[in-house]
Amino acid sequence: MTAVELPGAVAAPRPPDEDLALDVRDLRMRYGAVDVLHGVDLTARRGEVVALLGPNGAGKTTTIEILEGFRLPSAGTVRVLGVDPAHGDERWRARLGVVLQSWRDHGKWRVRDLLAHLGDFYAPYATDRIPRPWPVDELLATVGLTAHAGSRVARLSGGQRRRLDVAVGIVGRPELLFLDEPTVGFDPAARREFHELVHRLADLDETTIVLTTHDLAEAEKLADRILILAGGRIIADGSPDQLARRVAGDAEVRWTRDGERYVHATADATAFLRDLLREHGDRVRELEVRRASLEDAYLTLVHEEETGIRTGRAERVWQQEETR
Ligand SMILES: Nc1ncnc2c1ncn2[C@@H]1O[C@H](COP(=O)(O)OP(=O)(O)OP(=O)(O)O)[C@@H](O)[C@H]1O
Repeated sequence: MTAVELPGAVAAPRPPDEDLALDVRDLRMRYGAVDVLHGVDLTARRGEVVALLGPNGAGKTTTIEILEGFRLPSAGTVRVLGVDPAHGDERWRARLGVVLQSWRDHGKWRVRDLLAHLGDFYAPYATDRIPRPWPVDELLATVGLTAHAGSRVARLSGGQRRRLDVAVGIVGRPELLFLDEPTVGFDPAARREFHELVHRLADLDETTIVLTTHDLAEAEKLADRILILAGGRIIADGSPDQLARRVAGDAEVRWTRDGERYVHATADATAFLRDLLREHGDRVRELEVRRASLEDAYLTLVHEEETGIRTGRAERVWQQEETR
């Protein structure tokens, strides 16, 4: 199956390579006799936040590990900050930040000492534009760990450890940051603070961010672009809004009138509502308009890929009752 074709996205000229923090073409990965990636194409511009979504086992971690230079691909062209990760040197590595799923080392270290120690690695790679490392006190405040600066890592709660993981990932002020399921274990306040941090890194520091998550609401909040990996390929590439509209252009309008419930699917909700209210005015109650969500889009696209059956919006069945 080919990637979803989005209006405007197909014909758009590709940006020049120097604008691309990531440029991956026809990436293939085979484990033994099993092909996991069948020709993945993906790009990310500098300062862009890209969410890589896909079902369990789709190959997200494999893809990210190849981009990080931890795993060699079977075939394909990969450029990360202009460099082939297979040949990335220390200077290149210092420009990347990685927040892995479970980082459980250094239990005896105190938080401040650990960040200062890891930060020292980045000092030789400071540039006029990017001072490295991030000053520890500022970094602690940024990730909300100031009160725990003197605590031993082993004594931190799960959520505090995750904040430390993030601090470790960004202490070198990376130009490209990989976040693997970054907010697992965060309470709602920590999650919101983390989302603000991601926006700040992308908007103020022009950090390119690639994140994997199974939390579609999080992807929708954070990502400029969503890539869906399924069946070893990128099957969709677009903004959350573009993907939702691509899958189901119709809006669902619900209301009650004289105690009866009505549901109607329409491509032009505004015109429909205008007519509805003109005709029935004050008798219309509990009016709701719902568009397909990113979750609807994701589930439909992955289902189509896995079954080979294209359902699309035409066969989308709304619970249709008498309409007016
Ligand atoms: N070292 C390995 N050797 C053999 N097979 C592997 C190896 N690593 C991963 N795989 C297989 O490759 C496929 C993709 O795995 P991967 O971890 O990249 O998926 P994922 O999309 O990150 O999944 P999840 O959402 O569950 O984290 C899976 O079928 C997995 O079993």
